[in-house]
Formats: sequence, C-alpha cells, structure tokens
Amino acid sequence: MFGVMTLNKGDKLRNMDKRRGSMPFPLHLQNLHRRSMPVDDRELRSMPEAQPTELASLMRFSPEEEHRSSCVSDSSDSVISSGSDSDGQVYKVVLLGEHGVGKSSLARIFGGVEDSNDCEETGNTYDRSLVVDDEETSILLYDIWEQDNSQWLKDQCMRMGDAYIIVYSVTDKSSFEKASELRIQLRRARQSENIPIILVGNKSDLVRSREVSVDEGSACAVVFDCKFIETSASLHHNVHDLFEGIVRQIRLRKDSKEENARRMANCKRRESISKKAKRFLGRMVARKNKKMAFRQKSKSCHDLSVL
Ligand SMILES: Nc1nc2c(ncn2[C@@H]2O[C@H](COP(=O)(O)OP(=O)(O)OP(=O)(O)O)[C@@H](O)[C@H]2O)c(=O)[nH]1
Repeated sequence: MFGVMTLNKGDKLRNMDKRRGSMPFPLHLQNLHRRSMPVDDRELRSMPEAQPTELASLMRFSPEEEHRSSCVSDSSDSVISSGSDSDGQVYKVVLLGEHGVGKSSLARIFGGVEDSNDCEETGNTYDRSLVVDDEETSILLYDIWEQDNSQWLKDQCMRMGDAYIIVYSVTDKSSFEKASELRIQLRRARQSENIPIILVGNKSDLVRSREVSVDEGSACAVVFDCKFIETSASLHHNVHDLFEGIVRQIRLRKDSKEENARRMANCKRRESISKKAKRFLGRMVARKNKKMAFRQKSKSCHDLSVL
C-alpha cells in the first residue's frame, strides 16, 4: 500500500495509479491526492545567486517543521499524513538526473500535485508519510538537483540524502550515461556508506523512441550495485512501486535485522501462492544452472524489497 491509512482510500489511490496524466483529476479524490506538506523552497528558483547560507536555511527544518513531526492531518478523509514517523525520523530522499528526464513529474506524483500545469509554480520538496507493509514512514523528497548551477547545492545534494533516486530517460542515451556518472560521484562523496540507491529508467511509455533497453538498465544497476526500475510518470506506471521500494530499501539498512526479518515474514505470509511458486521455481532453476548467476543477480536488482 502506498500513502494510505485505510483500505478504501488505498483502493482509490490504486485506481488513481491507472489514470493517465492527461485525464482530468476526479474532484472527489483531489484532497486524497494532494501534496501533503510542501517545504517551501520555491524561492530557490527565484534566487539563483543565493548564498550557501541562504540555500542552507531553505533546506533545513524549521522548529515548526520539527514539531509537525507528530502531527497527522486532521482531515477525516485524508489518507496522507505529514511529518515524521513514530520515532521522529524523517528520511531525506534526493532525486538526481539530467534535465528533462522526468524528476519533477515523478516528484509531483509522489507529492500529489502532478496535475499542476505550471512546473514553475510548484514547490520542489515534498514531505509525506507513506504506509508501506502496514507501517508508516516519513519521506522528504528533494527535487532540487537541476535547480540552479550552484556547485554548492550539488555538493549538498550528494551529502544530505538518506537515499537517492537516479533518473534517466529511456529515450535519451546521454541521460543514461549521465546517470552512471552520478552514481560514481555519489560513491565518491559517500564512500564508506551503504546508501540506498534506485536507478530509474523513466518514460518507458515512449516505446518507439527508446534508446536504452531494459537489459542495459539492469546491467548498469548490477555493475553499480543499486536497484533498478523502469517507470512512466505519464502513465503512472511503477511510480508507486518506486516510492514503496525506496522506503523498503531505507528500512533494510536502517532498521535492525530482527525488525526486517519480522517484516519479511509478514510479507511472505501475505504473498499469493502463485508468487511463492514462482520464487520457488526460480531458486530451483538457479541451483541447477550456475551460469544463471549473473541473470539471477540482475533479477534481484529489480526486487526493491530485498537488499
Ligand atoms: N512521455 C513521457 N513524458 C514524460 C514522462 N515523464 C516526464 N515527461 C515529460 O518530460 C518533460 C520533462 O519532465 P520533467 O519532470 O520536467 O523533467 P525534470 O527531470 O524535472 O527536468 P528539469 O526540471 O529540467 O531537471 C515534461 O514535458 C514531462 O511531461 C514520462 O514518463 N513519459
């Protein structure tokens, strides 16, 4: 489940996942699918010459935001709460990637403002609690990478994230190459840390203009030791899976082994028989054919619920 607290609302959100970006957004769902808590860094756009200290103050939590952590929207039908989870932790997720690959489109879906026609008018940081595997986690998503050309801001982005989403467009080979560069930069900046990173091939709906295959994407993820998913922000395809995945990847690293084992056991209990059978067969085949090792590994880069 993604961003939901009740089953009914969850169903509504899942249905929304199926709608195309161009479709008008149903009025009765608008307050379910809103950006929950913008952190107003809009000024970043209007102050390209901003000094590091000014930019820093925009990226830091204010006391009100810290306090907000325990607040959940009091709207009775709101399914998206804002602020931190029970232990007060808010995880910062940073979107990286070349111009025009769809970072803002993905961020707006996360924040529930994807119907805004004017990107300039929307904020670039989204604060939202997601319910994944029946547990709530607070995420602060930063879409500020291509905000201005400040090297300082880029360095901050590399340092500040608890997790990263590196986006390229499957229709643009150079954005794919740039994604690899970003992965290398990130590795340099955070050498000893095991940070969750998901490589995202966006615009998968543009089949005819595809320049990067799924196999190239997964191979890159295997080489760079990160997770991989293809999305279409326009069709909302896999976007919820992406954000659920980043939550799971964070939990796998931040929470204790026991806690993750308990979650895994719960997930397996809920797993359908066909999924269980598929997993069992996959293991059997892999055991029989050791040459499958690479393929298995590349398969696991698609599974965002395991390390
Ligand atoms: N067909 C298609 N178009 C998309 C998709 N995602 C984004 N776009 C379009 O690609 C263009 C760029 O999208 P943005 O979300 O602004 O990309 P960005 O990475 O934030 O770009 P910058 O703000 O310049 O860094 C827009 O016209 C989007 O409508 C997608 O999945 N499929």
